Amino acid sequence: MQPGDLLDLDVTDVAHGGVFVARHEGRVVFVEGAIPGERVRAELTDTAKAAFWRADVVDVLDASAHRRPHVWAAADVSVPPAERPGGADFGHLDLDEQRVLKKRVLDDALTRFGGVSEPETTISPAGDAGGRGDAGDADSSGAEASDGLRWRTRVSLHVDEEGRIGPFAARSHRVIETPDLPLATAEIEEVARSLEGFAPGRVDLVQPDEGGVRVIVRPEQPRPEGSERAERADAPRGRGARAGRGARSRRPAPRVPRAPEDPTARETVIERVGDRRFLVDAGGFWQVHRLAAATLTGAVRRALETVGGVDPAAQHLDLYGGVGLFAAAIAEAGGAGTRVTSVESDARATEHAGENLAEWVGARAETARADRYLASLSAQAGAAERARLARGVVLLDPPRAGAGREVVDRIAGLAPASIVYVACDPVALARDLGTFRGHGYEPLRIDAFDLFPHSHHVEAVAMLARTSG
Ligand SMILES: C[S@@+](CC[C@H](N)C(=O)[O-])C[C@H]1O[C@@H](n2cnc3c(N)ncnc32)[C@H](O)[C@@H]1O
Repeated sequence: MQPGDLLDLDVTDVAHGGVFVARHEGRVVFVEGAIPGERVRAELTDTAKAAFWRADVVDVLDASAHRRPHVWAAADVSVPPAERPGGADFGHLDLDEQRVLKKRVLDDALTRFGGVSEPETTISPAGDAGGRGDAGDADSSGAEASDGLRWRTRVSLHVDEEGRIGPFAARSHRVIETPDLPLATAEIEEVARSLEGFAPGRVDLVQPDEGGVRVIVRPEQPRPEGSERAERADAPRGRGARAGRGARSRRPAPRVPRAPEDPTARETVIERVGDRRFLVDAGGFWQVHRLAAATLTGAVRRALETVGGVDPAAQHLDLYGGVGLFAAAIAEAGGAGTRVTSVESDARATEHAGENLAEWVGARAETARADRYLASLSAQAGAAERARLARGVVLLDPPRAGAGREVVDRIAGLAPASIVYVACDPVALARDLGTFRGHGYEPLRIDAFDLFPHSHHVEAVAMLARTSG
């Protein structure tokens, strides 16, 4: 069989990454746009691997009770798969079931990759800090919308060679022009509608808490003359795009000057969490859901309460700290003299973290890669500092790939009393948790939050404490 062929499939489960599991003659087929329990007609999109194929639903033969008209009409099953915008791969499911499936993926990952035999996890919408129905720390703009829409304060659109502007299709670099962006705030959607006349590349729309929507233009960087374009905007990747893979020249490309950065990316904007204001670059990292920073701050606070709070005499770390969001939560819990160091690889973010944490004399912000910082801390800390670290909290919030064994080993080597892991990828969290468990740390609570409604993404906050070792 080959891409384009149709199969009728019984869908049995959900898998990590927003795909659903079916089998054809024993071979796993990962299907997009399905629901467990359904019988669907699916078009094969990738048959290159022996272990599994990929397919998209084109017709629902026996629908689940959880199926809804897609929240984004442009992504509905009635639209040809290659024309559907990506980013809302759960938009055909009712919200409650989305959360059931996200929790299932998390629990499964914790069991399979983390060795946690019976994970006790919760999942809650944004605006709930504790995962057990308790009111969160969401600001006055309130709780999650009941339809799970209009939450994105950051959106990346793409511009192709013909000047079309829109999101990419799922698993593709094909730009889809769409009249609406239902996951984005209404203000971002309105600005998006007015965009035109951009060169090929990316346009980021950012709506901070204060001020209007910022438009950050990130044109494609110029390529050396005569070099093959590494990623042609009109050449879909993923979907049936096998030809030419590996055929690119490995000659080092001659240097060409980079296009200057849009100064808007470096404009300092204000984000608020409750009464606290955070400075952040418009183009820098900040949580995407309008309630995410408040929800996660509340969750971190609850996690800290689980272990009796923050010892004000100890030394605490906020690794992958961004502009100091969680260092502030630790310092608030510990009080005026709390010693907390935020460690972040981006120098601009660290600068902002320094200012955002200025009211705590014991708070510091360091520009460093987490692995290098931990290596030098391990080598240089004296007995008194080691003792303070052993009574402290290490919070880590790594990018999607997770922290990895080296960083986890180094953290465990400091023997902190407790560890708070904020994760945006269940499998990466589970792997790192498995490593922490090997060092004698066990999860006391794992609270997941649906900070990305209508997509498969889920955020989780795990509180670990040393139980042995
Ligand atoms: C998921 S964000 C979390 C930021 C912050 N905790 C927040 O919630 O606002 C991950 C952060 O890690 C930073 N980062 C990526 N790789 C890193 C590394 N190896 N060492 C330190 N920081 C890193 C990124 O620049 C980014 O700010």
